[in-house]
Amino acid sequence: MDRKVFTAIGLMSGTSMDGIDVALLETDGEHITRLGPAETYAYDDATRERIRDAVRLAASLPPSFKIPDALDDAGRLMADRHAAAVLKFLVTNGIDRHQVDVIGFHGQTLRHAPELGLTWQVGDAQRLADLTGIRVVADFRRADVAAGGEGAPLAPLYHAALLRSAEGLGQRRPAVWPVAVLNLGGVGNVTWVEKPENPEILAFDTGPGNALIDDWVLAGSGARCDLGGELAAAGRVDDSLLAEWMRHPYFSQNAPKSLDRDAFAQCRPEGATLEDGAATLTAFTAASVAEASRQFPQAAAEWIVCGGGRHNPALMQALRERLGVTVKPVDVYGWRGDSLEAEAFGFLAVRALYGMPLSLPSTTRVKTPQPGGRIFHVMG
Ligand SMILES: Nc1ncnc2c1ncn2[C@@H]1O[C@H](COP(=O)(O)OP(=O)(O)OP(=O)(O)O)[C@@H](O)[C@H]1O
Ligand SMILES: CC(=O)N[C@H]1[C@@H]2OC[C@@H](O2)[C@@H](O)[C@@H]1O[C@H](C)C(=O)O
Repeated sequence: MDRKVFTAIGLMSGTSMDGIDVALLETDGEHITRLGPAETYAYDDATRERIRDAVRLAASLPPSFKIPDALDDAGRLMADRHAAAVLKFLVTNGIDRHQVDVIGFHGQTLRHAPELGLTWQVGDAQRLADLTGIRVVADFRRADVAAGGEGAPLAPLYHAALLRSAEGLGQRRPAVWPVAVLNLGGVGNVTWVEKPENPEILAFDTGPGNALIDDWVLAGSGARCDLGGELAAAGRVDDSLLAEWMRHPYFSQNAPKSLDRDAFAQCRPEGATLEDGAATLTAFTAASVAEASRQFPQAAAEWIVCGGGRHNPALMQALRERLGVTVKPVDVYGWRGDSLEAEAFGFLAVRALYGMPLSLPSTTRVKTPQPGGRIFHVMG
């Protein structure tokens, strides 16, 4: 069946809480036919603090709760910040809003506990549709969790589509397979792809990404991250602490599986110097990725890395040492490693318009391929 190609904007505000990624693409929900511009709009400190407060408040609520007013406010704040980002994006890139068919709005994850039937992304999607004048798809994870899935990760179908679409996009593709696409955001997640033309994929969250490193560095120095991996490079790994953290039950669970941002918050190198703590946490992320590779049906011949963690040379080096195969940033294939997740939610928005699945049993453990997302038409 020939489906119409839609122009979509994807919006991602990830677990690092650093800002909003905006990306435009054209797709029929199966193939990506064009990648448009992509931008990141950093949050100001006050917005970042309000998000952190909302995450803390959400974490403190009992399993069955009524959404406090403060979190309704967070939903409006997210809609306003995302609307401003979209409007700026359109102006900067000379795009008329009528050229955009749909926005995929992930929202800010406040809490993710699929075992309680809960995955919570905050963001008033109706308000975003009205402020931008563009139809919005949001609430991507809810249907999957309601159907017994993990609700995450959802980018894997996009990773597979990108590998499939490489030729049409004029991109190179890995020469050896299987390939593992690793996203190092606040949390890490991986998509194992057997071959580009083969729909068999396996996906799951690997463990910590950058969030533990960021939180440690913020508490110890006030800096937002271990820029350039310099602290980790100057520190020494505490192997016994690392071994203790690797005994966390998450690592022996079978994939697919997913994580809340703060699932490993108790893994703190208390008493260590800033450098040694950063080195140990960086090794923890790399070790958890290496552990993840044991779940693959067949070893990955190459790892390609997206997300902010690929900008950290100490982390990339630790990954190379522990994986023992080629590890490259996705950018070498012409992918945009900082906007891949935003692109993914643009892609998934189009799939939602078509009622196509957003997840599979092998990506979220859901029983059958699962459609999802909720459509918000412009009213105001
Ligand atoms: N130059 C750099 N040096 C070290 N770390 C960096 C650098 N640039 C980005 N990072 C790390 O990447 C993080 C941001 O990553 P990214 O934007 O992929 O996260 P996210 O999309 O919010 O997370 P998630 O994928 O979990 O939703 C920063 O918080 C920081 O830890
Ligand atoms: C619940 C939630 O927001 N999960 C995020 C988070 O950040 C990385 C990892 O944990 C992944 O599972 C997911 O994001 C990406 C975009 C995904 O769904 O593929």
